[in-house]
Amino acid sequence: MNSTGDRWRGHRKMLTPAFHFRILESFVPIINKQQHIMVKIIDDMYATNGGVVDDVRPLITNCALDIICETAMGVSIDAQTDPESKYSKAVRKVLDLFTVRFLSPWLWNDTVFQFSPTGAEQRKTIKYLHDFTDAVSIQFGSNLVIVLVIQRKKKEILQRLNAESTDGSAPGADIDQTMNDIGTKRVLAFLDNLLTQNIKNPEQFTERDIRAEVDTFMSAGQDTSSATTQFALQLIGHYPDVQAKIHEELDSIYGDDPTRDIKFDDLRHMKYLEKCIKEALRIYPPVLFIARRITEEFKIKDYSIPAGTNCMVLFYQLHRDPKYFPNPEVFDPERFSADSTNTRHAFAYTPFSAGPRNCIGQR
Ligand code: HEM
Repeated sequence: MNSTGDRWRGHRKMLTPAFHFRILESFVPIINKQQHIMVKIIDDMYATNGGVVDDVRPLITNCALDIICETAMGVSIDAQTDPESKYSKAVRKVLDLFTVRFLSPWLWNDTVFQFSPTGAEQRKTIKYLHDFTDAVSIQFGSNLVIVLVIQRKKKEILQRLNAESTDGSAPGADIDQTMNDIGTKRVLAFLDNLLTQNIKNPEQFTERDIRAEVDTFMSAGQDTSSATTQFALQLIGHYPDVQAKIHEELDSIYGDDPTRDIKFDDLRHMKYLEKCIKEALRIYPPVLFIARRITEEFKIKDYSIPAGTNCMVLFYQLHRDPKYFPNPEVFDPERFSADSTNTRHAFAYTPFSAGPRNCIGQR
C-alpha cells in the first residue's frame, strides 16, 4: 500500500490472482465458523442481559479480525473468544494512534513525531505487530504457543515440493502443482500465495515483502470491513422500513433454515442488502480520503496544480455532492438501483478508490 513505482506494480501484479473469486469462495468455511461464534456470543448476551445487547461494535471488530487473520495467515488468534487478545488490542491501538496523529497537525512533521510520546508508542506497537507476523502467538487457554508461521509454512511447502520433485527439476518448478495438492487438504491462505511467489522469485519477492503484504492485508482489510458493518447496522437500525425489506430478502433465502451455513451463491440473491451496504459506504466511507503526490503539472478548471503538490481526495465530501446524491444525508438504498447507478458519473462514488491503485479487496 505504501510502495510506489515499479515495486508497487510488480507486487500488485503478483497479488491480484490471490483475490480471484475461486480463492475468495474457499474462505467461506472460515467466515461461517467465525460468524457462528459471533452469533452465539450475541445469543448468550441476549439471554443473560435481559434481552439487551448493549454494544455490538467490539463483537464485529473481533469477528472481522479473526476472519482476516485466518484468511490472510491461516492462523486463528481467537479474538472473539479471547477479548483480552494482545494482538487485537495492538491492531486497535495502531489505528487509534494514526487518528491521533491525523488530528494533531504538530505531529505531522516526521522528526517531531519520531520524538513524541505518540511516535514512541506507535513504534512499540508496530514492533509488536511485526514480531507477531513473524512469530504468531496463539493462545490456547493459558498455554502460549509461539508458532513461526512464515517459516513453518514455508518449510511445509518446501518439504512437499522436494518430495514431489522426483525428476530432478529445479526447486520451484512444480510449485503450482504442490500448492494445488496442499489446497485439496486445507484452505490456502493469502500467506500461502505469497510464499508461492517467494519460492518462485526469491529475489523479486522477499520474506520481508511477505511480511509487509500480510501487514497491509491485516490493517487494510480488518478496520474497513468492520467499520462498514457497524455503520451499515447503525443506519439500517434507524430506517425500520429498510430493515423490514432486508428481513424479507433474507427470509426468502434462509426461511426454512435460518441457522444454516452461508453459501457463496447466497450472495447473488442478496440484491437489496447489497444496495444497503453500498449506501452505507456512501454515507460513511471507512477510508475518508486518499492522498497523492502530483508528479506532472495539470489543470483543474482555471487552477494549475504543480508537480510535487500533495493532494487529497475527500470521499466523505465527494459522496455528499447533491448534484449526484440529492438529500445526501438521507439513507436511501435505491440510489444504487441499476438505473440510478448507470446514469451517475462513474467517479461520483468511490469508497474503494478508482484507477490502478484502487482497493484490491473490493470484491
Ligand atoms: C469495505 C471494505 C474496504 C474498503 C472501503 C476499502 C477501501 C480502500 C481504498 C479507498 C483503497 C485505496 C487507498 C489509496 O488509494 O490510497 C484501498 C486499497 C487497498 N485495499 Fe482496501 N478496502 C476495503 C477492504 C479491503 C480488504 C478486505 C482488503 C484485503 C484483505 C483490502 C486490501 C487493500 C489493499 C492491499 C490496498 C492497496 C492497493 C494498492 O495500493 O495497490 N481492502 N482500499
